[in-house]
Amino acid sequence: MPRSHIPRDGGPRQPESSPAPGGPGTDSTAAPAPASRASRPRRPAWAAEPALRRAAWLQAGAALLWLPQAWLLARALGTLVAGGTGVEAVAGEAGLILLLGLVRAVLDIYGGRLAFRSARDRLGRDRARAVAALAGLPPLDPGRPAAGAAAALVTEQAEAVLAYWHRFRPAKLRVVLVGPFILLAVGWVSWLAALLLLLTAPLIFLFMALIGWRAKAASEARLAEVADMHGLLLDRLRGLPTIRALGAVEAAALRLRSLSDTVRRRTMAVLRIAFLSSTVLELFSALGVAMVAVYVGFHLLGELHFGTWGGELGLEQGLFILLLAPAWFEPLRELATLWHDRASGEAALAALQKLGDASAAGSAAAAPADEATPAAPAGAAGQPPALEVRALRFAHPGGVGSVFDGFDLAVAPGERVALLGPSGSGKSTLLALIAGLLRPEAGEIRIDGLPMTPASAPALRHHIAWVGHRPHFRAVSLHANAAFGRPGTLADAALARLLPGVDPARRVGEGGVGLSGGEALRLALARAVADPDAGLILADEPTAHLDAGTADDVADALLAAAEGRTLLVATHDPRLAARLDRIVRIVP
Ligand SMILES: Nc1ncnc2c1ncn2[C@@H]1O[C@H](COP(=O)(O)OP(=O)(O)OP(=O)(O)O)[C@@H](O)[C@H]1O
Repeated sequence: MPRSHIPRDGGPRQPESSPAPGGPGTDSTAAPAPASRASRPRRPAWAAEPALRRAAWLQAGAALLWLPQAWLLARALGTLVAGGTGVEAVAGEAGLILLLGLVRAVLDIYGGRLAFRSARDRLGRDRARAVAALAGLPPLDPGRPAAGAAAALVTEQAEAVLAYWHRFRPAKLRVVLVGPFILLAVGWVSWLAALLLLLTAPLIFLFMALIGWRAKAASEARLAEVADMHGLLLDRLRGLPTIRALGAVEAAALRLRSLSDTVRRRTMAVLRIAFLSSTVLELFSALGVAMVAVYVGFHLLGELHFGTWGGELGLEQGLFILLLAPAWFEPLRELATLWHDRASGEAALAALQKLGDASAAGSAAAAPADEATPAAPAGAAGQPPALEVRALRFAHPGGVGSVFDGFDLAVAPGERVALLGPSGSGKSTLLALIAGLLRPEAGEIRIDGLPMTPASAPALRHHIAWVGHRPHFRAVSLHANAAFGRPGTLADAALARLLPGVDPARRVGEGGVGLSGGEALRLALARAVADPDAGLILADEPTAHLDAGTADDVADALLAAAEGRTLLVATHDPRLAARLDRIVRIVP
């Protein structure tokens, strides 16, 4: 086996060195493109979603049709009461009322459906953006959002945005659009009735603003509390064996119980505010309608003679005002019942956008939309790619100094290279940089001639397989874990070769429970082999924590998996390194 020692100077650490301009230590340049995207003024989803706007206009149009309907109804009732000329006398009005009702129903239903569909689409895109940004975060980033909190936000809490968009915003437009028309129509008949309606509105808005402000704060506090609870739950579940071993099960359960109690109290606070806002509105709207009804009633009885434009109110006009008065308060009441949707929706939306922005800004690999992706990915047609690292400089954000400063490495297609070096010298960091999971401050990484950039990383990563010493597996069969959604025949062949004699249908526990260390590594290698596009295998200490015999087995499997592929292995295992084509020493 040819073997060459090429001591490479990974560059001395520079504890005193300040981050270079453009280095990860500076906010503006750690991930320039996503950061600039994040700093762009965000248009509200409302403005960005024409379908949502259209839907709200349709629903507002439907609400406006109540005006002619009310007028026709008042006229028909007036005719019936005054003339007694039979039902035929109001047949025209009745037909028009029915027709308008039909149009109104169609507009309302269609608008409602459109609003729901577009809100769901929009939320789907926002969720996908947050998840993509999260997925783009390097696994080595200590600032990754807590998994439980992120999962709670993306799945459960984000649902609050849906109600906010498809119900609250259309209701708000109805208030803004339909209200003035009702006021004009009532004012045209009686200025006093319009004034009564108008005077009650500011009180309603004032209370809504006060309550909404409290509701938003309460919703945000609840969201934070729910996120904490999910994070804690996930953490305790992961650490269950340790908790058991330390006899701390009771303490962990108590902590969870007290957190869930806090969440319950916060939820009740949000609900209390929601009920309070509805009650306040009901009270004011009932008072407003009652005042108008009293005025109209006394006017019709001849007790009051003012408040109109000269003449007396007739039955038709009185009825018209009485039919419109509740319609003036109706959108306001609806808005109030949805007020807590707005509060929780805005809180969830802000958290979702923050998650997407923060993750995108922190992500070295997040591809900015405006950067071109490479036309042809490396390693096409099953050829192992070449790897070139030139003048690499990198320091972990918040790290003590540079891990690499002027590091070079060239790996030929199909070559199998071991990275040897003491702990902390930067082997795992180098693999992460090559995989595009971290972004170098300076220098270049090329895979089959194509530079690894935030834009090209997702495409290039299709041609890279990563095997860590603690691979993650899902609670499905060995076969499903190896296939990972790819054609099953490749996984079958890979399993037969790397885990001979083991039933591919055997079920794996969550996180790989039920597999020995060696089996887990061989399964991870089978997963790499089952990916026909993965021409470059990056293995991070595949034989760590294994006994000598198992480590040899894994090394056999690794070499088998690397046939016809380029292999880069970070290892402390000299026996494994000796079996590869070349050793590169990383000097701290
Ligand atoms: N996310 C991080 N933030 C800050 N510093 C980090 C981070 N990850 C690693 N480092 C530091 O970078 C240096 C290189 O770490 P790395 O894990 O790449 O070394 P390694 O050679 O793979 O070590 P080992 O052989 O022990 O796995 C270490 O000093 C480590 O403390």
